[in-house]
Amino acid sequence: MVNEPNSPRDEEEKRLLVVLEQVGRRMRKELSLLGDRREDVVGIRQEFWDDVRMNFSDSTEVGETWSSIVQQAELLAERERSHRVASEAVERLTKQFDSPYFARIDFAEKDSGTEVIYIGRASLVGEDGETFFVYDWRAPVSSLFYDHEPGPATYRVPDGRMEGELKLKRQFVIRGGQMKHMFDTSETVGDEILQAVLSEGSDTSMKSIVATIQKEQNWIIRNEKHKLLVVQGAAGSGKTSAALQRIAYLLYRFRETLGPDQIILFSPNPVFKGYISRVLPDLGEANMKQMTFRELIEARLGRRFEVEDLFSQTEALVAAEGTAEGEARERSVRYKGSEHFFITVENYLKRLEQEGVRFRPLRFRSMTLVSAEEMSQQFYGIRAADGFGTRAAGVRRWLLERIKLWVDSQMDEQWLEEAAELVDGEEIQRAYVDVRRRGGFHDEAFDDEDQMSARLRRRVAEQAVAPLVKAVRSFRFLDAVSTYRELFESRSLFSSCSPDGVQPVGWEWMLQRAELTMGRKVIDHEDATPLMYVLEALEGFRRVEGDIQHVFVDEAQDYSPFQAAYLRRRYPRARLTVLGDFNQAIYIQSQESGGFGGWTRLMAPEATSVLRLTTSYRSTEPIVRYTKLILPAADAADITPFQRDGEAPRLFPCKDGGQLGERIAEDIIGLLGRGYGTIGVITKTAYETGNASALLKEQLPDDVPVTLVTGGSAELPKGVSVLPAYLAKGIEFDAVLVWDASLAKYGKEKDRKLLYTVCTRALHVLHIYHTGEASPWLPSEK
Ligand SMILES: Nc1ncnc2c1ncn2[C@@H]1O[C@H](COP(=O)(O)OP(=O)(O)OP(=O)(O)O)[C@@H](O)[C@H]1O
Repeated sequence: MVNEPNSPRDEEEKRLLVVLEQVGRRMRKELSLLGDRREDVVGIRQEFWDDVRMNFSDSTEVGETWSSIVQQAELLAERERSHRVASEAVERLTKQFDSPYFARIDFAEKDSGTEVIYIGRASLVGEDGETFFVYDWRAPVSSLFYDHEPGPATYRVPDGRMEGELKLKRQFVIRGGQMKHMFDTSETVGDEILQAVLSEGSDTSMKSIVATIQKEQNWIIRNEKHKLLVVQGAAGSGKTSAALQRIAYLLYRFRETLGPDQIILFSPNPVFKGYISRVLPDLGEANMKQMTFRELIEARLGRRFEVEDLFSQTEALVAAEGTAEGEARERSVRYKGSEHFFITVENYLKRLEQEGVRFRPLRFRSMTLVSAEEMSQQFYGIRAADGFGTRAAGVRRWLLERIKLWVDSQMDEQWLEEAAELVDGEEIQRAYVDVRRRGGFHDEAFDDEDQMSARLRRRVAEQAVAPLVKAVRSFRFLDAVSTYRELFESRSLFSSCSPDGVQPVGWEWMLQRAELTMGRKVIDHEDATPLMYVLEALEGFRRVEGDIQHVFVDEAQDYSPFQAAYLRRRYPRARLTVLGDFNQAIYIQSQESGGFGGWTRLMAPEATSVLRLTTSYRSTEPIVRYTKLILPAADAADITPFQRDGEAPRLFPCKDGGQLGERIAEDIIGLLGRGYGTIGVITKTAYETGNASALLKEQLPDDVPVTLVTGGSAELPKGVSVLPAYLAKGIEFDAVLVWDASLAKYGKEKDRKLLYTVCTRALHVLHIYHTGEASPWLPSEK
């Protein structure tokens, strides 16, 4: 296409060339710097030892040798640093050459001329240090692009708001330095480009959305006012995307004081962790810390107990469905994730300030050094107002002293003498060195032998009690398990702590279960966080991570009130960004807590903001319309599809599992042929996943890779992935093939959200297979 001379397109193309020339110039400079620095680094490394004066003849020379090594090492580190900076700059410039900017706004400040501003992923400043060829998308002025249509507009600056008029909004698609597309828009961010982006195939990792951030997403990204930001967003409404853009924004906005290691994101599972790990590096930022809640539990309880994880709990519940035992367990899981139980435990902790903390006696062989009663007296002898932490630390000090005194008292005891006689030569040697160091073995000393033997006995005694000392140091004398279990052992205690004086149905079963599991050092998942909470409370929450400034929690609807409260305690200084969708609450543990109750209670209302995202961007309009019908009408009312065409979801009844496998295999071949790069075959449980992948591997030709995604997988490959519903959380596929959405599998009310979550993973194609009767939650009309 030939452009009219001086047409807007012609003008923009000319300007693009000017910008690219700037990028090119900067690139040349950085490359030559990079070359010099690389040579520097290699040179210093090679000559490191040549330039260091090595002289060990006396202590002055050694000192000088040392300082020349330090000097040389510092020089090397400094050059390596600047080499790294230069290579990062080259990387950034390469991306800028590909696509230097994606938008232009013309803004007329009040009583001032019009400024033309180009917005890109990173800024580009001219050699004079003043001309801004491109502004970073996170700069204050760039928010005009995301927040306003042409007309009166304002944006925030450090000392207030800048007012004026937005005269023009223009969007560009530039790839490989070529202008592919350009248009003016009267919307906040033009739908045309968004549609084009959303129609692309999905990748195995998430993309950044800088060029098409929507107004309501921008509010989340740039919110600085609230300490707690809670986002309820429909499936595919961009919660995770907004969270990651927000992290990038915060790192830019507070670059002087905030580093990526001060931000933690809690993700639902290891697959998701890998899935999102590319977004920040793509934006030129280092990744934040990522964790799963499971890792916190493992770190705290994993060494002493065998702790069940959420996925195993889910599988166990499904396997026991329909049995009396299964029902009782499900009731227990529901209850322990409820607000009622959380308040009961909080009340119990208050009561423990007065009485009831259980202690483990300090025993050595068959001797009791300190009884549980003595510890209790000591603990409750310290003022309650000082808190559990001070009391526990007081008891710890006292116990360490008691151990020391006990060792002293044992010096002439038979057991010690016997043990000392059995020690090996090395120990004797050490005792000898010890006595010498303390001035023994001089001519006039006549009791050296006695001293040696006393030293030896002391060493043996100290070694014998070392495990006790270690246990005391790590507060093992506090018996959190018994203290927690006590709540289920005494009916009257439970009632007095319960907010309404009532015990849950199945309380006796919970007691028996606790005896059965905890007695064998096994912790059910539903007990893990409450137990960890009690344990930490008794120690005074000393494992805080005060340097963490921001905590992000994705899929927050799956957290129990205990988990929310625990995170708040663990990161006391952090601001919290919590994102979730109550329609995707798939775990029993969080179904009683009613969405976000556990979160919104964490901070004062004035420090809290609750935002909603209702437009669903992931799936085509027909898929969004269909999946809405899976939910109760009231819960789906707010969900709005973004206008994008596609084929209607389809249901495939099959006569048995074998036929289901065959038909899905055929379907996969067809979909791959149509160019869909990621296909997710989603089952309800991991148990089914194994069968499904085996069946598919049998049916499909060898050149079609089928990957079985398990709880431990951290990568999502291209091609066909077979995975259980709970591992598909948060991620997406071009095509989703639901494995057996039958009445038998998804027949209960509690399966409804799970089925919704599974179906909303689809971008372009949703095919639902079932044997027997279809799940009643699937809409009959398509
Ligand atoms: N403003 C946007 N521009 C372009 N793509 C977007 C935008 N917002 C969301 N998307 C795309 O929509 C899809 C869903 O986004 P995301 O995974 O962030 O949603 P979510 O709310 O976390 O979903 P879920 O709760 O279902 O896991 C992604 O492919 C994302 O890239």
